[in-house]
Amino acid sequence: MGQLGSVISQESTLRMATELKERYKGRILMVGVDDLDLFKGIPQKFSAVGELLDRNKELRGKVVLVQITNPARSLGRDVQQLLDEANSIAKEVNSKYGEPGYEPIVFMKGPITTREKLAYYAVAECCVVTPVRDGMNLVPYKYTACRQACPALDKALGVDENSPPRNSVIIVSEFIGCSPSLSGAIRVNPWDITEMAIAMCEAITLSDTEKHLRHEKHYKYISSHDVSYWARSCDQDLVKACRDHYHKRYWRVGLGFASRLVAMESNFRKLSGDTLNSAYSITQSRLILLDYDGTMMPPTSVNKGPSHEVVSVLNRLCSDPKNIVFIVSGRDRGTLSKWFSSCEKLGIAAEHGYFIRWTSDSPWETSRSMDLCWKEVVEPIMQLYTETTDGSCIENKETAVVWHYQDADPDFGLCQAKELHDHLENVLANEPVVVKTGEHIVEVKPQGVSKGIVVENVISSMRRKGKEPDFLLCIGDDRSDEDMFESIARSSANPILPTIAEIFACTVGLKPSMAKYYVDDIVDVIGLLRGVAEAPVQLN
Ligand SMILES: O=P(O)(O)OC[C@H]1O[C@H](O[C@H]2O[C@H](CO)[C@@H](O)[C@H](O)[C@H]2O)[C@H](O)[C@@H](O)[C@@H]1O
Repeated sequence: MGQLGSVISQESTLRMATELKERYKGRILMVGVDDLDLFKGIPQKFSAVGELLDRNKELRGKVVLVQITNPARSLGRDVQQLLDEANSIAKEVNSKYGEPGYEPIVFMKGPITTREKLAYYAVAECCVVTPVRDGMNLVPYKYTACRQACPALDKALGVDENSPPRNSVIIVSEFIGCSPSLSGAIRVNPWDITEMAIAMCEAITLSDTEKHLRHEKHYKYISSHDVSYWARSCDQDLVKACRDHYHKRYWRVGLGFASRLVAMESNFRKLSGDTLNSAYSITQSRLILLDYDGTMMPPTSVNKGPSHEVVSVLNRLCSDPKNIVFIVSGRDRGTLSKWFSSCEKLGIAAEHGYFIRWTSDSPWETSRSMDLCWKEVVEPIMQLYTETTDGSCIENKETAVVWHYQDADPDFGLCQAKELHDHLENVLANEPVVVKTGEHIVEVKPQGVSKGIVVENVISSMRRKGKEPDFLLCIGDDRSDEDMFESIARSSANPILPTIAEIFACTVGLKPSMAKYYVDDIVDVIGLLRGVAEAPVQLN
């Protein structure tokens, strides 16, 4: 930023910018700066300019796209073909809509000095960055910095308090790294020429206030996330990763590209049937809390309901009067009560514990009634992401709304989920809700509702009934289950609360977790449960 600022205020840059302003007087200047390679989407960008002028007669003679290209890094046949294609589209558009002294597309092949590029950024009203695939791409950041108020430049360009400030508008491809950080940009799919033409028209016709708000938003982000910010956060991550590393154990998890090394607490270990059985057999008041999806039912299962084996093992556990067994799930109460209708003594905590029922014939207890007006804000936003993410859908529960992307393209689905998560957090900042990410879902649910609270409430209720638990088994696989593990860890570290003698908090799958134990998969979970359900009963 500092370097850009100093180059832009130098006399020669100011001269270039003034000269460009004069050259494009009365025109609306859009700029693009790309390497000359296949991924930058230059032919698509040129076609979009053609369509823009096709659809909007009033913009003919006014709009100019200056496309600067850095020299190609290689000289393969593909680069030549790209160049031929881009030249031919530019020629066609220019001959159709150009006139003496006016070319809608100015195709400048580099090398072009940094100073000259900055001068173009400084005078262009819009920057079009539309690769079909790219890494980070810093062009929008540089453009924003060059459009920020700068006394020397503003003076040279004749911008004063009586004229609108030099704002910036960015059209950005959804397929590039910087896209999620540019929340004020107009996002496009560069393969969709019409969408790009419409975006160009929108960018040009935005009101000055709107342009200003978008520019300010970007500038604030760029100036606070500078090189030292990135360096500091990398440093913090390294410090965090190294903290206590002598006391941690390192595991390689995942395969191929998904393979990574993760650090786990040294006492994190696999839960064995022997350990569990011996604790189970000597205890008198047991609490068993089980997540459903990913714990009792594989995520890949087509039939999402519980298998006969699951129902049978749960019934067996419930039939022991020393046991209280709960399914603690994010799913809705209607589905869970239908699926477990044959498990009369099974407790169900649905929608992350907003609804709790101790047995099939006891009433549903609910958390305090909540205002759900925020759903009206959430639904249209999720709808937007559903329309642009093939395979995704919305689930509207009684107290929560969920965006599902299990059937979408995995990479794109994940990208969209991250963006949706941030989008919702911003919009809902003042609402009594939390936005959570789970297994292929982004969920908005009321604040103060979590599986961790279920653990606290069920244990306190058992205590009130004089059934102080002496054995606690809690198994789950997902982020929402970490709330249960956290609550268990917190209460067992609290000296005021009575101690539960045997605690087994267990995650499914080897991964960093607040749980002390792990098992590999659902087969292990069912095996452990079957093991304790069939364990010989010790007579007191
Ligand atoms: O707390 P859980 O029992 O783990 O339930 C969490 C969510 O389960 C459901 O979503 C899951 O199943 C979907 C298919 O039926 C799948 O698309 C998604 O990826 C899974 O997370 C349920 O639909 C959600 O409401 C629950 O929050």
